[in-house]
Amino acid sequence: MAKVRVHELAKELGITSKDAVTKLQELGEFVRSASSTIEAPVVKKLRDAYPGAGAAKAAAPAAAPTAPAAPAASSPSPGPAAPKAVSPAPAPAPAPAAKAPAPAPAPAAVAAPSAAAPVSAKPGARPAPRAEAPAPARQGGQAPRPGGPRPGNNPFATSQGMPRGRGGDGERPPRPGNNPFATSQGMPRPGGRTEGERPGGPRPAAGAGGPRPAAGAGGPRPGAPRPGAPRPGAPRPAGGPGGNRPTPGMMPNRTERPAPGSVARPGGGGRGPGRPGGAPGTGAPGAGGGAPAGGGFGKGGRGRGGTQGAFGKGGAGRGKQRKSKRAKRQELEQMSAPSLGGVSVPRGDGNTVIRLRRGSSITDFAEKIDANPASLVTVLFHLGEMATATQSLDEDTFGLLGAELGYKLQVVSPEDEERELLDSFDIDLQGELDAEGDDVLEARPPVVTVMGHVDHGKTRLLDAIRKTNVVAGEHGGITQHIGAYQISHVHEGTARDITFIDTPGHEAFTAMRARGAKVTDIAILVVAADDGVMPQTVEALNHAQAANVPIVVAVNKIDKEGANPDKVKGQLTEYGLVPEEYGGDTMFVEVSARQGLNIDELIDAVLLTADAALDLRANPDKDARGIAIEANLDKGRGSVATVLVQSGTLAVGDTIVAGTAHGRVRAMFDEDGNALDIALPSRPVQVLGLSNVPRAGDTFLVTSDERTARQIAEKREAADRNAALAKRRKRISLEDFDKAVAEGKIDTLNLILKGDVSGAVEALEDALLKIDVGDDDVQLRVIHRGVGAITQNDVNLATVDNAIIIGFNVKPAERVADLADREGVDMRFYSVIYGAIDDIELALKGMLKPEYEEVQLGTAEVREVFRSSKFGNIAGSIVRSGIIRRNTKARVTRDGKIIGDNLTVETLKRFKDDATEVRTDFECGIGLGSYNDIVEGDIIETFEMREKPRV
Ligand SMILES: Nc1nc2c(ncn2[C@@H]2O[C@H](COP(=O)(O)OP(=O)(O)OP(=O)(O)O)[C@@H](O)[C@H]2O)c(=O)[nH]1
Repeated sequence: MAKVRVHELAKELGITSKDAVTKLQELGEFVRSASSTIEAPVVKKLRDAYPGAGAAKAAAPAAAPTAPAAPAASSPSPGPAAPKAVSPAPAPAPAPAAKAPAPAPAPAAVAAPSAAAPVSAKPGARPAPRAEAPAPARQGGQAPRPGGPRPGNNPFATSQGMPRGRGGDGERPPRPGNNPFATSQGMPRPGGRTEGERPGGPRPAAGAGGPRPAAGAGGPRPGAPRPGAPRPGAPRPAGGPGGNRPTPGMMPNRTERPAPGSVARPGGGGRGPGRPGGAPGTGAPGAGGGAPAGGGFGKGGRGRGGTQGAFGKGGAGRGKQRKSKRAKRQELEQMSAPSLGGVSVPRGDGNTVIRLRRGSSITDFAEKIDANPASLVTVLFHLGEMATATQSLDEDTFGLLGAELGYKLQVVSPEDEERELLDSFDIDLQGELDAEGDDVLEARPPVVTVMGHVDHGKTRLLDAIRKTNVVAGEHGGITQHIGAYQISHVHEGTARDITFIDTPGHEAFTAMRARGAKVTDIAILVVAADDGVMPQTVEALNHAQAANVPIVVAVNKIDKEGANPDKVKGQLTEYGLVPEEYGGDTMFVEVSARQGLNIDELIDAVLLTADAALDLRANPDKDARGIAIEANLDKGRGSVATVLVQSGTLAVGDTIVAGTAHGRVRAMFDEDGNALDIALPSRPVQVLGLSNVPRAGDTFLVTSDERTARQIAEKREAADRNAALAKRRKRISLEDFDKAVAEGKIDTLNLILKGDVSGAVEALEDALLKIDVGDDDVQLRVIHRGVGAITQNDVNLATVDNAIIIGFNVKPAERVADLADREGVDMRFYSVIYGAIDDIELALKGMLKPEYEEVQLGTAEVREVFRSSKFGNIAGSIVRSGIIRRNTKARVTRDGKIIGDNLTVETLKRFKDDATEVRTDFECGIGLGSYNDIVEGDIIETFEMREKPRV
């Protein structure tokens, strides 16, 4: 006897049946009543909850041995895992072994592997932490490292990777993440977990969703439980959260829930999943309730005599009566099964967090929650969105789907994505930095960027600074532009190195920042003393301030007549840069780049500011990490990249990956063309040997072997591809600002204002800042304002700081509009100042709702009316203009008067075939649902509502 009834067990334990039922529910087990039967593991659970009950032990063995047998009959789960698996499935228990083909096996199929997974995956899942290779390089000055692989470091070395895969293969059934309701249940997915020898090999499923880490090392880490592992709703069609019933906002057709008796239609139940489309319109009783479980279980139960009886087939006499009872119970259970659109998917509890990469597809999501991708496609379809299983979805669509299914979907940011990617190779850059204490940190030179308005002397100043280099000329090399250079400067009696980024201007700075790269420690803001603060001066200082980079002001051209440094100081005070002599903390140095005046003082000021404001230290004794500054393809030398080492030591022979480029460092040169063997933190070097050209701002790092470097590069490439494919969501738009605030994502509305004349921009800014939001938690910040067209740079800044761009009488160039679109930056254009103010005020108050307008899609003239008992009247028509599309809104006009409005094109046919759209001059049959008042000569007009751009 495998099962025990609750009341029997309660008696045995000396408690009341009611207490037993309550206790079981507290334990997360679902029992309907005291007469419900429960499986052995549940029996054990209850016994454990009442340890004092003496009789407990006696009955346990009786139940235990048989328990695994039930699921095993229809599940590939290995014995040991099965008992565990059964535990979450008490609800189906009443039905299980004998008839209900559904619930019992299903949880087993799912839970067993997930129970086994952590066990098998944990030991050795992650290779041993990186054995830090000491950097002998520093002493010798020679290429210190044998470029060869470092033992213990490579997560892909077969010797390390194997156990992971093997453990999994050996102990668990083929597809741990299987969907209990999928018809392919139990089938190992191609390549699923069988690639023990090749843990790094991407799963086929991953291909669709892109750069998911490899099976063995991937996103959800090997040892870690899968995010969806507990799947409260999944294995328990009737239990746990499932009992809460589907979310209220589910499908309308769900109200047509099958009456218990309807289960007698086996076809309805069994086929439901295969025909999701049948559910809504027909309301086929079995399709909703019977479908999900029926389909999956039908298979599982096949071959077990009499299982079909549960659906009302066969059987007679005594059996019939019992069946009907069972059927009822089954029906009840199915009613509480999580189901939508005729399919069933594991549901979250509303707080279950699922992380997806940008550019992920339904397949990726399905894999995380162990669902069948096709089911999710169906669910999404019923939510009004169409997508294929492998199509990349945007965050909104995932949000919609997740909310419906009880998951909190997080689409991970590029930074998180990068972190996860490296994590899958057992590289944790942040963790590495956090672990570095005073014992390993050594001072490093500051990295400085020179910014300022056009012609204020940035280039000249960079040249002047370079000339002050105390060691210049010693190497005898030929000075060349490599994107950055380092000088040595005697400061307070000590020689100090300083690195300058040799691409003047804030454009490069912001472009790099847009990629998440923080290169600059300190910014020198060059302002010509004869010209004063100009638009780009302000732009540059906004950018530096937005990045929290301390600023040193170089008041240049003081040799010129009419130079007025004090005016500059006064002007900059308005922007928060207050000179020390006025009581502020910004250092101003009056220089002449042309005459080389006060350049040393400027460098001193930079060092003083660095020392005062920053902790510039890095660990030189490890593999190098840094940023690519610039790169180009040289005909003779191939890829030539200038990289800035940020920590560690880069050596010739090291294997590196920079963005999507990888390779071995063949040679390194400094800005004077001298060959280097090593490069220490803050050192910019030109590197030869990469496979292609990294982008400015791409991070680079040294890996233990070439394969890892290549794989990281490939994954980044795939991630880029997928991200580009994903429909970009607006980062933040005025319409959803209040939503973002409510979700706690932001509390400040960042704006970039661009206008045709400065007066208008100022007036707009003043007016905007005067808006009384009436809510202290929400703020408005103008992070940048300027005159002229919206530039790429504005979009970059908006990207970095999640800002909205307001254009007043200006438009962006096409290229810039494309960039904004790609990056999901909301740009709005106004020609009336009050339009902008109104919109922003409403957005801040959370009241800006999108406006829609009607856009006509097509018209058709009715030629003949066909009467159909099934579809109502069908208008045999010819399309006169545009396109007639199925499921669009329609109205009927007769002699210019509207006689039917708010209709929907429910059927659309070309001859006998269903059509999704029919174009001008083609004939078609249009069905408007239950609306039948159509006569020859009527015009059917179709239209859709589109969001109206604001002006
Ligand atoms: N008199 C004088 N002229 C200077 C000084 N610094 C730069 N100039 C001149 O100002 C002009 C612009 O200098 P650049 O260094 O090219 O200015 P920039 O800011 O790099 O200009 P862009 O690259 O166009 O943004 C040149 O003609 C320089 O010779 C200075 O200290 N004194």
